[in-house]
Amino acid sequence: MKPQDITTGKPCSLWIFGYGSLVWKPDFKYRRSQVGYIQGYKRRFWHGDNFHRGNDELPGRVVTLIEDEDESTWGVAFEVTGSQVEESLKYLNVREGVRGGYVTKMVEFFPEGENQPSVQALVYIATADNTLYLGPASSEMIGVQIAVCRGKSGHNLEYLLRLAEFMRSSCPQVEDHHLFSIEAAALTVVSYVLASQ
Ligand SMILES: N[C@@H](CCC(=O)N[C@@H](CS)C(=O)NCC(=O)O)C(=O)O
Repeated sequence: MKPQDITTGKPCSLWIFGYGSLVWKPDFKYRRSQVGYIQGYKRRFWHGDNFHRGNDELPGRVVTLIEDEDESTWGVAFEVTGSQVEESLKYLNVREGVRGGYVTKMVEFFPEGENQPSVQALVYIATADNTLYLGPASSEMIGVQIAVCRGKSGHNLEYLLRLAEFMRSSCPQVEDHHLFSIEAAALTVVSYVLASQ
């Protein structure tokens, strides 16, 4: 028996908005995905990660959303339906919540393109009151931290470069100075290390 919406009898459907590793590694089954944005938030590498991309001694840096009414954040929304709803939430509760310190919120998602209606979407946000939160730092400091950290899901540099690559390939109209300045700083560190070998 597939879960159904009791009012319409249609299979349940939920949109999940990703703006960090979820844009390139959702790792759950979904019906369809859509590039787009949410308003009132900016993406910042201000969240610590002592599991996926770092450890307790050297926590990595991953992204979260910071409220800012003048900003918007681009990413990907994934529609899950039927049994995918429970499966995706069960998986993300561990990946994002238990291991990542993120909490959930509903936001309005605006698909890219003309005349596309907005939808409500679930988003995972790491708030400043959780123990892993690291807060603001210069792009250079964040770049160095990312260049030297790794965790159970891989190198923190991969996390950064795949997100930058997503933005360049899927959202070329967006100038994300925070993301690209950190990418440049991290690659400068890597180039120094390689040159010194
Ligand atoms: N919630 C954001 C960020 C998610 C994120 O990057 N979470 C980390 C947990 S700290 C993660 O899932 N990492 C998996 C990985 O790095 O491969 C998103 O929607 O993409």
